[in-house]
Amino acid sequence: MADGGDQRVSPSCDVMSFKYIVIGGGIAGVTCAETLSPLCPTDSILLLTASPLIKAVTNYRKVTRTLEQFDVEERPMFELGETFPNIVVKHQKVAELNSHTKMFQKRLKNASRILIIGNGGIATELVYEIEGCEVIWAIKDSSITSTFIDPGAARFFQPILQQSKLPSEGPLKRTKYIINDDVTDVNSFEESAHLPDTPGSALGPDWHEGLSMKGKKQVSHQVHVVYDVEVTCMLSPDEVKQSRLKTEMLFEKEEQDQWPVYVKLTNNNVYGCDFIVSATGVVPNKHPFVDGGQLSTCEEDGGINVNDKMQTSVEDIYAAGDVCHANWVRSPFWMQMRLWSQARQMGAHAAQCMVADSSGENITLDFCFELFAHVTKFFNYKVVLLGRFNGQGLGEDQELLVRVSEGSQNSVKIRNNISDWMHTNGSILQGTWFGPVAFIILVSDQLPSCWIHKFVDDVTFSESLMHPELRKEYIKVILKNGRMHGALMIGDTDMEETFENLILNGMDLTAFKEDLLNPNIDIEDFFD
Ligand SMILES: NC(=O)c1ccc[n+]([C@@H]2O[C@H](COP(=O)([O-])OP(=O)(O)OC[C@H]3O[C@@H](n4cnc5c(N)ncnc54)[C@H](O)[C@@H]3O)[C@@H](O)[C@H]2O)c1
Repeated sequence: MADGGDQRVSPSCDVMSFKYIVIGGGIAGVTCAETLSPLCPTDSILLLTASPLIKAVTNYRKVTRTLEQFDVEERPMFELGETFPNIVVKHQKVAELNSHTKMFQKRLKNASRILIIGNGGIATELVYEIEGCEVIWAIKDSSITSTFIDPGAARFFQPILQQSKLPSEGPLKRTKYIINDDVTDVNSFEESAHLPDTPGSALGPDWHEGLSMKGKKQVSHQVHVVYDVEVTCMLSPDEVKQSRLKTEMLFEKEEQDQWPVYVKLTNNNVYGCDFIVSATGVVPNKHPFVDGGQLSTCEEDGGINVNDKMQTSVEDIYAAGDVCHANWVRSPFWMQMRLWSQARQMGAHAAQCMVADSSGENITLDFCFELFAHVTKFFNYKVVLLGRFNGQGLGEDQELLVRVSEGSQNSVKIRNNISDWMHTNGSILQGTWFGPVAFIILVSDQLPSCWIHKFVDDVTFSESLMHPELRKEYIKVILKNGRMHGALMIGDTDMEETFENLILNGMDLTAFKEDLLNPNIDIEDFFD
């Protein structure tokens, strides 16, 4: 039996005694096992995982017919067997789960400048979360977060990159388990080139919650984006000296003249930093399955081909989640993205198909695959993606309608007492600071949109600033031949259900185009 494993499983555990074997303790695998369990209560299920912690979906809620939101908890694997008696969990080796995030935290604490490569979900979240450290964000594209949002939406977020972070909304809801506290501090260039490459499942939503993302400087955000570049090579301080390469300065007067590591980018600029974060996507661990050559894979993305019943090309083998390629005739409004929402949906659908198959029933593709739907948070804004939200695959003759609303958010700094800014909507905060307690009252919500400075006395708020550039919402819909094919919503727009219906029912919107995003029309009532 492997360390920390389930006492009921012996090392020689006979896998043939299980009706179903699920490989992978990520969202797809765990959802599959959990869905199987009540569907076939008398059958035994074996879940094989590479780490002693598994990812469990909790607080699942449907936002609309296709949009779903949930949390992901990392749980000791034995807990699954306690809740689902017919599931046995086994792991092959003790993986140092969380070692990467722990290593990251530890190194960030002593860092004053880091370089982040990648322009997707993880990079975006890191750039927003990190404080107390300069961030050089090197991206391949000409706008930020391009995996998810268009250049217009990127401009909407742009001012936030330099602003102080909003205070977090509350205490952490979930427990994070740390297996191994003994993380070696890796500080040199040579050592950092050999960071452990532990296999594990993809991160879940809010993976960064509860982690301290603070560097050693007394600054909030200091992000410097370098567009349209890739990394040419990494260099040690000696290599930079010998090659006499000129390094880029971010400020007129640099605090440090030598960095532990340097990066040369394709625009020939060389940047020094404390360390580099590569957030360039997930590589599914499919090799154990495809190396024998029996399973058919997709040339384009390398995933294992599955049909609409999640069956691979080999009988009785199903695949779900990041590892698979959805090789079925797809709805015009659905596309595959390797996201936890799709991992959950595929894991659940695979379980239903496996049970239906074994009892000779026919099962159709789940409704969730009719429409691509993902809800997430970037820069502390709710972001909803529906259908072909960036016009993917729609060709030239697509039409975009965009609405951007200005916000009027104030930020108030409490002088000398707390360094963080406090934020409020559309009102001046005024209050007095008595020891550890701040008494705050809202004095006005009828303010002109301009910069406001307020000075009361030594113990009251000294400064109040408007952020005229801070925006409230960004809405984009994509029409083709008068019909809606996709939508992107940033902020609390409350449009998701209406747009979901409009996409799915294929209504001709030509006559309503002008009013579709008119803020004075309640579009929900209109289409009801
Ligand atoms: N809020 C969310 O929905 C969210 C947040 C975080 C992560 N995730 C998911 O978790 C997984 C991992 O996230 P991720 O950010 O690592 O992946 P990602 O797929 O979101 O982004 C990868 C990024 O790396 C870039 N890239 C790839 N190769 C590169 C190279 N050689 N040089 C420079 N850039 C390169 C890509 O252009 C892309 O911008 C993804 O499936 C992601 O969708 C989702």
